[in-house]
Amino acid sequence: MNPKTNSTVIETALSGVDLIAQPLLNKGTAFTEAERDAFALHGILPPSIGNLDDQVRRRLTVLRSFATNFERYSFLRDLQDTNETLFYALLIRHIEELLPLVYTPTVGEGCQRFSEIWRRPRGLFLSYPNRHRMRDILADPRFDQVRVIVVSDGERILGLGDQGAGGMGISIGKLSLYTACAGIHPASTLPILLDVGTNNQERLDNPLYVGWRNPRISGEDYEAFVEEFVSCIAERFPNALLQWEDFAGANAGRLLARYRDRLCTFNDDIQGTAAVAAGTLMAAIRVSGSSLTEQRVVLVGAGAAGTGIAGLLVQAMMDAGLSQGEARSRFYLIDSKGLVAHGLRPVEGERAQYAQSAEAVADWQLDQAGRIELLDVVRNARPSVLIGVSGQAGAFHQAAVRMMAEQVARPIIFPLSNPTSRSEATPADLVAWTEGRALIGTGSPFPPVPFGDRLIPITQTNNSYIFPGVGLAVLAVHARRISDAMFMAAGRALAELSPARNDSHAALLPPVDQLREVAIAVAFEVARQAQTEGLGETCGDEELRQRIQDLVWEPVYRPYRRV
Ligand SMILES: NC(=O)C1=CN([C@@H]2O[C@H](COP(=O)(O)OP(=O)(O)OC[C@H]3O[C@@H](n4cnc5c(N)ncnc54)[C@H](OP(=O)(O)O)[C@@H]3O)[C@@H](O)[C@H]2O)C=CC1
Ligand SMILES: CC(=O)C(=O)O
Ligand SMILES: [Mg+2]
Repeated sequence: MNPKTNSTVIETALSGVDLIAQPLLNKGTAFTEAERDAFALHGILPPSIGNLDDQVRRRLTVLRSFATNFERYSFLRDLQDTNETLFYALLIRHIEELLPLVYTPTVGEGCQRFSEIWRRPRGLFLSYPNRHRMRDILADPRFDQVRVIVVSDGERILGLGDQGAGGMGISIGKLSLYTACAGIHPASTLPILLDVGTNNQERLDNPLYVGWRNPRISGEDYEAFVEEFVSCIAERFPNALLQWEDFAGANAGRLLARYRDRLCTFNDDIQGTAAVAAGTLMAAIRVSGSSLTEQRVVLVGAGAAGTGIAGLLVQAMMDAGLSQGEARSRFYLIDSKGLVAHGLRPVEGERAQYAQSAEAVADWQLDQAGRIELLDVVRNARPSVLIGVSGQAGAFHQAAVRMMAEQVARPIIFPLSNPTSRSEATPADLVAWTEGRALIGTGSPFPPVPFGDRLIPITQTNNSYIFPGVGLAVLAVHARRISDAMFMAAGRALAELSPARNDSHAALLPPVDQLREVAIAVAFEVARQAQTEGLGETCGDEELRQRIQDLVWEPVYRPYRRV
């Protein structure tokens, strides 16, 4: 099975049930009469010959008949494992309706209940007990075409914590978006789950759990395991892109720092999130009529996403003329122990560089536990921007948001945590508490909010606006490494596409049904940045556009030739 990207005729030696069993080759009822003759399919398929349009309609009808989104998710996962062309045709044609099923929020439940619906193998489980076999497992020729890998160890799945082997659902979901949003050929994608155990007692106690039933390994054992994984990947796929997804905060930053100069790799939660937050913020400040260097940013959540966002925004402020110290002083990071500030508490790790000085917060009010909480940060820092990446529903409480709205005309408020149940606030509350003045971006999709005689659109601010385009860029120019400047380019490209540029009442980012156009525009700018930095092959703009376009696979049935 070697389907080439968009090649017109596909050659295969498979026939009968073996052909139908290949999700990338299966056409179900759409095999033509001639193909049924050539590939011994008569009798296996019902006699009526259908086409992709009929099949999309039929599947959509069934999908809509289910009572719950989890059933819909499960149905779509089954379809993906049965007929990938149909899965992607359905997904792309109905992306607004289906994205929240294959991705956030429903993918969260898909990971939590992964063992319940496990049917067929997709992707690779590299488990700790199999650590000596990694090379052999990866040597399988069916991975020869792999160019984009998403790997998770399942420890911080969205805002839902440790899901162990269920984290495979997130690697699968992210790669589905690479194909649906950027047209990256499904045969060139590989989801991987590093099964290093789980500390989720519910999973460990569940007799159905499909993962390695063991507490998580940590320390040197974990480091050696990941090192072995990266060495195997670098050797087997020297030209592939490796995306780290949903690793717990400290591991995420450390692994990125360790490997980013060794292979073509990035961490989506740190860098992809930073780029989408920066792009949405640039669009928002255009509406609010202020400049980037004037912003004061409170980040609730100081882990992978929080420090990633702070890092990229500090760089953007420095590009706009501030010194590093000036830029950093405009950030107020809050973690589970309150404001990150010297003199109050131990401050370590990545977040330490954004810690406020003891003098700056000397007369701020402490709570009973000796912490500075959000309300006091808002009272004293007078933020223009409030971003949530804490996984804590309700963290943006009414008192803090109302106070912020008293201090700034257009509060920019991004509760980015996923899934929906973990959002720091609901858009309806934010609109009500700010009398409709807030510029809102959310991690998961929310419907527009009625306010007076209008409907306020709610912008989805999710790294899905970034990573598919980054992947396309890497493939287009054979990028060797991925720089932070490439993510800045992605954020800026996204901001340029903002519908709010022309209409201040419009959404800050394009709707999800334009994610394909977004990925192509992002890819172009990211690839150009890679070229500028000498990290990718150089070519003219026209050729670059063509290279990107040539990579985009469309889910249509192609004719087959038997070999
Ligand atoms: N919209 C998007 O595209 C994206 C959204 N996200 C979302 O962001 C969230 C966090 O992801 P990530 O940064 O990777 O996770 P991490 O585990 O790395 O970080 C979580 C942070 O939240 C802090 N936190 C926990 N509880 C509280 C609390 N009660 N008040 C304030 N802070 C708290 C933690 O504090 P401490 O360090 O003290 O434990 C930590 O700093 C997830 O829900 C995820 O879905 C992530 C990536 C992309
Ligand atoms: C979107 C994403 O990557 C997350 O919530 O972790
Ligand atoms: Mg993630």
